[in-house]
Amino acid sequence: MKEFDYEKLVTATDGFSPSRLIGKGSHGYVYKGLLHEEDKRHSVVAIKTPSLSPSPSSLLFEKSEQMKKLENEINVLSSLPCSPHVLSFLGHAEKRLMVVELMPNGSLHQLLHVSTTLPPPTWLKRIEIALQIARAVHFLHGQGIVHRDIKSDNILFDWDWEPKLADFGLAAHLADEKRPPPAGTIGYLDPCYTCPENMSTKVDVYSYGVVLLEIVSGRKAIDVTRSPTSIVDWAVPLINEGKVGEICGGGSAVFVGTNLRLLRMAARCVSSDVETRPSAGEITAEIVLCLAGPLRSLPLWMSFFRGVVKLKRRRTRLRETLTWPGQTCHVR
Ligand SMILES: Nc1ncnc2c1ncn2[C@@H]1O[C@H](COP(=O)(O)OP(=O)(O)OP(=O)(O)O)[C@@H](O)[C@H]1O
Repeated sequence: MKEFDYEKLVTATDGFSPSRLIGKGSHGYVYKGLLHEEDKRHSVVAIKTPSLSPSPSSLLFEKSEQMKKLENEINVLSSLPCSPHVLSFLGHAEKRLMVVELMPNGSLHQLLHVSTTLPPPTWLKRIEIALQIARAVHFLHGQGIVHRDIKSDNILFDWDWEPKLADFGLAAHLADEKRPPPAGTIGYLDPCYTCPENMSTKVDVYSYGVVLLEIVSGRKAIDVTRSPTSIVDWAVPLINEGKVGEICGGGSAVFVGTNLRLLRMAARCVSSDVETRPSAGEITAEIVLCLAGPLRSLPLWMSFFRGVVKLKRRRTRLRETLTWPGQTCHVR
């Protein structure tokens, strides 16, 4: 695990300057940092601090909840092998600051529910996101880890708009003898997860099911302006009646069939019968099958077009890395 000098990270964020603040969570602040490497190159990274002042000389050395959460995130992320579907961990300073790859394109929540500038993601992009996140969850479970906070806010996009699972503050090892008390986010939290002993991979499968419903329907996990407010209470009866159109609004026949398949799987993920929920591996395999049908019917010119778009994005990314004010930057 790479250890950074605390002061080096303070300099990288311009003394935690508000102009470098990218986002605030309930436990942490995330800053954009510019690291000066020994070989004179520069890297743009994200630096996470507990939401209280990160000064090492203050009384805040006493471990607050925020600090414990960040320390847990550092321990979990640093124990994981690299995965293209999980936020890359780059190092830490005194376990009080965490350095990770910068995700410049916001979260899935912003893309689906907030952004007014970006066009809504295409059907294909939505399913690709669902697949990448299923792979991330499958990978984590394979490592004996439960994320416990899967939600659209914790799915972030990299420079190429590839989604990655982030925010491991609540993650826990299944093998640990002492299990943490239940935790998560309302709307995504498995209602069957009521005591520490109930912690299992199926807790993540429930939350993943909620995200899948969000991706396919475009509706928020909890929407107080609608009744029922919960996406699960709204979607599951409609899925049981096969009313795909009411959930995701029509579309061509091939997409309706595939959406019904995806929605049925989402309904299994959020089932109150925990045993019948699919594993993350089953979910991944099912989405691959769902993707295969419509992709086969895509004309050849469309695949070529998608290749060109990806290439263009890479070029934009390169341009952006070279335009840090007054600096030439290299992005990890
Ligand atoms: N690597 C990153 N690159 C860019 N933005 C990030 C990165 N990590 C987190 N963010 C943004 O920073 C904000 C806070 O991050 P995060 O969700 O990890 O904090 P948190 O306090 O653990 O969250 P929560 O409120 O879910 O407990 C979010 O808006 C998130 O989108």
